This record gives sequence, C-alpha cells and structure tokens, in this order.
Amino acid sequence: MAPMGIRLSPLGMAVFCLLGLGVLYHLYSGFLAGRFAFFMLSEPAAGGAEPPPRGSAAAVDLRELLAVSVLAAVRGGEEVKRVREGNVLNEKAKGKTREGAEEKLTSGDLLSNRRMYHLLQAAFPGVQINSEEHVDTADQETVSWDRSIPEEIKQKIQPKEVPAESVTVWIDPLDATQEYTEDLRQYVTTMVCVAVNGKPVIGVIHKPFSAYTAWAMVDGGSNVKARSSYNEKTPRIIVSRSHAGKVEEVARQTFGNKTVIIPAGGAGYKVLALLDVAEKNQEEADVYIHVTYIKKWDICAGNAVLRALGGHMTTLNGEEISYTGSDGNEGGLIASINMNHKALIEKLPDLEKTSHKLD
Ligand SMILES: Nc1ncnc2c1ncn2[C@@H]1O[C@H](COP(=O)(O)O)[C@@H](OP(=O)(O)O)[C@H]1O
Ligand SMILES: [Mg+2]
Repeated sequence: MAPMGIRLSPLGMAVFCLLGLGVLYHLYSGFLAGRFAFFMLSEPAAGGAEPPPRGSAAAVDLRELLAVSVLAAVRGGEEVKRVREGNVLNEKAKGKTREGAEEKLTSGDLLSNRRMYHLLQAAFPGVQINSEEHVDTADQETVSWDRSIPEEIKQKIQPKEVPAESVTVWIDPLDATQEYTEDLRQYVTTMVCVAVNGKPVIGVIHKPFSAYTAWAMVDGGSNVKARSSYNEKTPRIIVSRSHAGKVEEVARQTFGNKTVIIPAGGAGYKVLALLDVAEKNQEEADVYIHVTYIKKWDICAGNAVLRALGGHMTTLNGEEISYTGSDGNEGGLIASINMNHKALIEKLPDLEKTSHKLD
C-alpha cells in the first residue's frame, strides 16, 4: 500500500519507469548530438588552436576581435590626427634605441594608446594586450563597444572561436613617431594585431590622415590584396629612413648596386608598399628589409596582413617571428609577397658573419 491510499500497479510502475528513461535518453542524446555537430562543423582554429566549447566564458570570437581592432585603429587615429592638427605634440624623448637614435614620445602616441587600449580591454577583458606606450592602471577611462560588426566584415569573415588564453593583442598607437614629429603625415599609421598561439592572425593598418584602413585575417578574408606583379630580379627595396643601420649595404650586396632603395618611415607604411593600395601618397616596393632591432607591435600587424594574403615576413635568417613573450625581435626582418621568399633569404649575405656589423 502506497502512502495516502494510492495503489500503484506493477504495470503502471513499469510504464512510468519507461517514460522516465525515454525523457532522459531524449535529453542526453540531444546534448551529445549538439556537441558532435559543433565538433564536425568547426574547422581547426587559426593558428592551430582547438576551438573551445561554444559559448564558453574563455572563448573569444576572432571575427569580433577583428571588428573591434578596426574600430580601435580608427579611434586611435582620430587622436593622432587631432593632436597633429592642433600642433601641440608635447614632444619629448623617451629614451634611446640600442643604436643611439632618440626615441620620441608625443601626446599623439599617448592619447591614441589610451583610446585603443581601453576599447580593446573593455571589449575583451580576458585577453593579453601588449601596447607600445605605458597604460596607467589607475586611469578609470571606460569605453564600451556596442559589439556591432561592419557589414563588409560580416560578409567576408565567418565567426571563429579560440581560447582567450591563446590570444595576444599587440597595439601600436602611432607608428612612425619620428616622421610624425617632422610632419611627414603620409608615413603615420595606427596598428592592431591579434596573434593566436604566437602566430599573427589578424592585422589592421590604418592611415589616420587619409582615413585608409587595411585589414586581413589568416584563413578568413581581407579588404586588401597583393599587386598583380613584382620585380623579383631587381626588386625595389623599401627600408627605414630613421633606423636604417646598414640596410642599404645589405640590399646592395644582395641585389646589386643598381637596385632601387626607397627610404621610408613606419613599418606599417612599408608593408602597405608591398600591396595593392590605391592611395595617392603611398609608394610601391617589392621587398621590405629591416636590419636593426625592432619591437613586435611595430611588425605584427604587417606580418598578419602579409600572411593572410599569402606573403611572408620572417627574420633575415628565414625564421618565423613568434608574437608572444618578449616584445623585441632581434633577427631583423625581410618581407615579400608573391615572390620566392626562401630564394630571397638565400641571396642575403651570411648574416652570422655580418650581423655584428648590421647595427
Ligand atoms: N632599432 C630600433 N629600436 C627600436 N625601435 C625601432 C628600431 N628600428 C625601428 N624601430 C621602430 O619601428 C618602427 C618603424 O621604424 P622605421 O620607421 O624606422 O622603419 C618605429 O616605431 P614607432 O614609430 O612606433 O616608435 C620605430 O621606432
Ligand atoms: Mg609607435
């Protein structure tokens, strides 16, 4: 006898148990099927990372990161332009490079850095962000992102989740500061790069004075492309105008005395010189070479853009550059697209013997 006088027949109990089992099976198989479908649909994430479970707190969507990176580069660029046009740069020296060149700092660098950093940080609080300028942690600036994705990005890029801890964001709030102080505006860019497991995956290079933005995502898409042809035999070499070291010697030794050398400011500008950029003040070149020490925020975005378009940026020894850990790149760089990059490296002088002479 059941409590309260209800009598359960053995048949009723069996039906009840079967129904319960059916409900449990339905719930569990639906969950498993969902997990299986997600596993089947997701490609391996860019940079080789496994996608984390959808909706997991530790996952970030690379398409969203691209959208906010473009916005950050544009917003930083507005500060860069405003300070230059107001003509109050508050220029000072922040130190010297290893080669003894003065490293300059202006209000343009600092205000752009503040804008870019806070926007990215608020949008992706769980992600490591490395920026060129110091960020005051007491600064309570809050900038929110409305999570809207521009139509062009929506059309070209699919959502792709990666674990937040695999991501490192690199911000250059003002590339070509030296040239900025000389009012050579065409060289100036703001840049954001997203690396996944150290591999450069998203690059944004923005020219604040002409409102031009190039973006690209490895295995995703881009709004910029390579030119239709490059001169591989006697390439035009684009090099630094203010941190040149012995780069002209290296270029002439490699490609002959007649090779054209284009001195220019900014690592972002020099990468754009290798691409199809319809911009009145943009020079064109075939190869970009840099022989002195350089920082990862200067080169990561350009490296990502080139990689996304099938090009290469490596050290002068041909090694890939890893965008995690320390912020410096010791081995110089050579960048090319639609060329035999390996053959270019083999042509370079033996850097083991000459590296001490390069700076
Ligand atoms: N030897 C060096 N040491 C430190 N930074 C260097 C460097 N050579 C180049 N850079 C930095 O790399 C960027 C591009 O350099 P260049 O215009 O000479 O090609 C500049 O960044 P910033 O303007 O962001 O400081 C410059 O300061
Ligand atoms: Mg800078």
